[in-house]
Amino acid sequence: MDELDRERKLELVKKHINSYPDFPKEGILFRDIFSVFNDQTASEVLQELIADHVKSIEKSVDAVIGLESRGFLFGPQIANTLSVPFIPIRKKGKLPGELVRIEYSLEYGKDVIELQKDSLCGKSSVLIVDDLLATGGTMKAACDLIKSCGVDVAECFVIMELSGLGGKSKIPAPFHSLICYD
Ligand SMILES: O=P(O)(O)OC[C@H]1O[C@H](OP(=O)(O)OP(=O)(O)O)[C@H](O)[C@@H]1O
Ligand SMILES: Nc1ncnc2[nH]cnc12
Repeated sequence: MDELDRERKLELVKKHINSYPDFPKEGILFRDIFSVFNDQTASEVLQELIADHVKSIEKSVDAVIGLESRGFLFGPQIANTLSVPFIPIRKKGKLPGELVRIEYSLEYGKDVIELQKDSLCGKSSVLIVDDLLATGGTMKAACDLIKSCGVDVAECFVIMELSGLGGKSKIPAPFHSLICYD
């Protein structure tokens, strides 16, 4: 895909991301990735852009980690593109079996994310995917959790980045976004 083609495709996808002021609370401009899937062309173009990017990652990737819940929309597809397994990180209390977990700070209060203990066996480097980076708290916690298991994070990849919140600077790994909102 040449650069012009890529720019046109990104514009098309961006056009289909609906934005909702004051959702879920006052002051938040909510960027709704689901609206892209409501347009078949935009949805296919997004898949192409994602595949193009992940195939260009130079570091080796042994698994794709998706963050609940909107990371699950992209993780399995990316894992298939790279011919590696998909592994979920979920919010507390959702995964069965033996788990590793990490607590992290939200805008108000704290939360916990969890990973199945055996899921990283034999993996040395992973790609983490989510739909959006805002404050970066969720992605940073995921990186810290993976690294605490002795596994490297080859890249953190999101479709949308809210750059005004400065989340990228918190991420202790290479970071890439397809669409950046100021
Ligand atoms: O960079 P941060 O400030 O941590 O925010 C980003 C996270 O917030 C959203 O998920 P949310 O917690 O709304 O959960 P959901 O995907 O289950 O709706 C988004 O999908 C990211 O996972
Ligand atoms: N502005 C936003 N839009 C969509 N999801 C989000 N998660 C955190 N902030 C968000």
